[in-house]
Amino acid sequence: MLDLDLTFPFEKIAQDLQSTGISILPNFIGSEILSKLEIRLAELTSSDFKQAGIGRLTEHEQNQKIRRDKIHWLDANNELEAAWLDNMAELKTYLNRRLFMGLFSYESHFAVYPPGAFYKKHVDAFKGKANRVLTTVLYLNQSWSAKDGGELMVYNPNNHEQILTTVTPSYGTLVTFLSDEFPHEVLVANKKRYSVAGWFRVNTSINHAIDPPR
Ligand SMILES: O=C(O)CCC(=O)C(=O)O
Ligand SMILES: [Fe+2]
Repeated sequence: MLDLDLTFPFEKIAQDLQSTGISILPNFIGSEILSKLEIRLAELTSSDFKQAGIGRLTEHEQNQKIRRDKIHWLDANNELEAAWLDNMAELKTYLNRRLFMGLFSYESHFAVYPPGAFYKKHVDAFKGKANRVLTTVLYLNQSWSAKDGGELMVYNPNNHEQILTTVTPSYGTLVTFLSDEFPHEVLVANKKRYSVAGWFRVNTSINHAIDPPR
């Protein structure tokens, strides 16, 4: 017997993905996992975070025009970080059974947007270059209000100028969407904004070479 409390959010995500390709769930992640991520965030210092890039060959200056967040990749060797990775491994299994998505791996990082930081409109994957197939973003901001900015703006896949939905980065909200479908951007955050972004990939590796490298 599957635990209903555990599978219900997973089933909701599956249904949302099937009908619209995007799922926005406030308060569906267990408080235990959220607390572990918060504790881990509090342990990390600025030296544990690096400037996020948009590609290996991109110049720092160019990059700064596109995104200003700082990231820390999660690692299963850390018990607190593993709690999140384990949860997402279960989601991977669920979605593969339910939607036959063929998800193979999951990579995830904490992101901190210092005041003034943003991430300009982009897609997380390009069609035909199947690598990242499903994006997840979990927010860890207690009492975030409209004046704090930092909203995730999601645009219509068929009209990249049309706003589809606006997401407030509130504590415990999980957004899941097809990586090559939805252009999205992070508006300027007016105070420190914390999140855990992640991507499920399909396996396109040949001869044990991971394609593409992170
Ligand atoms: O933090 C968010 O709301 C989205 C972040 C994002 O788009 C990304 O890291 O690719
Ligand atoms: Fe993104």
